[in-house]
Amino acid sequence: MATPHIAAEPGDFAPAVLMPGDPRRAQRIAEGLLDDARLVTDVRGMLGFTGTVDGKPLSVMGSGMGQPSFSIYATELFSQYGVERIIRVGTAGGIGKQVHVGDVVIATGAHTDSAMNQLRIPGVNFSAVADFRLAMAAYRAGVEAGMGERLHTGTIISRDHFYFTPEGQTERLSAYGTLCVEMEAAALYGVAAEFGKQALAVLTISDHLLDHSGDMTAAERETRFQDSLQLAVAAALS
Ligand SMILES: O=P(O)(O)O[C@H]1O[C@H](CO)[C@@H](O)[C@H]1O
Ligand SMILES: O=c1cc[nH]c(=O)[nH]1
Repeated sequence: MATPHIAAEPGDFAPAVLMPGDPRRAQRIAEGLLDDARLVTDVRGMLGFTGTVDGKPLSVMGSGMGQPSFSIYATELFSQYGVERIIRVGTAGGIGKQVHVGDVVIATGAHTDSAMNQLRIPGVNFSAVADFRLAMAAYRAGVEAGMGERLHTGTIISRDHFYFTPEGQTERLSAYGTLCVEMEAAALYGVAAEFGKQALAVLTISDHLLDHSGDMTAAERETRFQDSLQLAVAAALS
């Protein structure tokens, strides 16, 4: 069996899938985390792996950047491969004053400027929210790891543009308690609601939009996500 974007057989994916944006990050996570990791799909270079952690099955697959790309893979995984929960592990730009580079954000809800969720229920502003049980499991893992003030929970924004931002929007979102900006979580939460599945995004702050002095380099963005990965794994296997 194959879908238009995934060349895997039934049973190739675990019930829980970690999804970073970058397929090379998926490979690094699989190599560092999974026992007996095997490649299960590589269509368009979007690598997906399945193995085990402490004897429990777990998959890792890239999502690409942006809500359309994420929606395609999440839809195919939920609807065709028996996947029950997807945890996005990604980078995000801080916009909350209390959020610093290297911190971890558990996204309990995601605002968005995308039209994708607007189309779901005409006339309704869809609430893109995480699965509460996954969020709790990730939060508990962060507390147990002693993350203290480096751990945040709350709303984020999933934007379509990386480079274009309406003037004043970031400051206004920050004033409304929004913690950070990334490009996929709202779509993930929408697709999970569509299929009655579980979803969560656990994000590493790679830069701060209101203070660029401590931003990570491109190389650091790809390697400094161990804390968020630990929380995501705890949620995935909870
Ligand atoms: O690090 P990832 O998971 O790719 O996430 C963030 O990085 C990309 C932009 O550079 C977007 O995908 C954004 O959501
Ligand atoms: O989407 C993103 C991800 C990381 N940093 C940003 O500023 N935006």
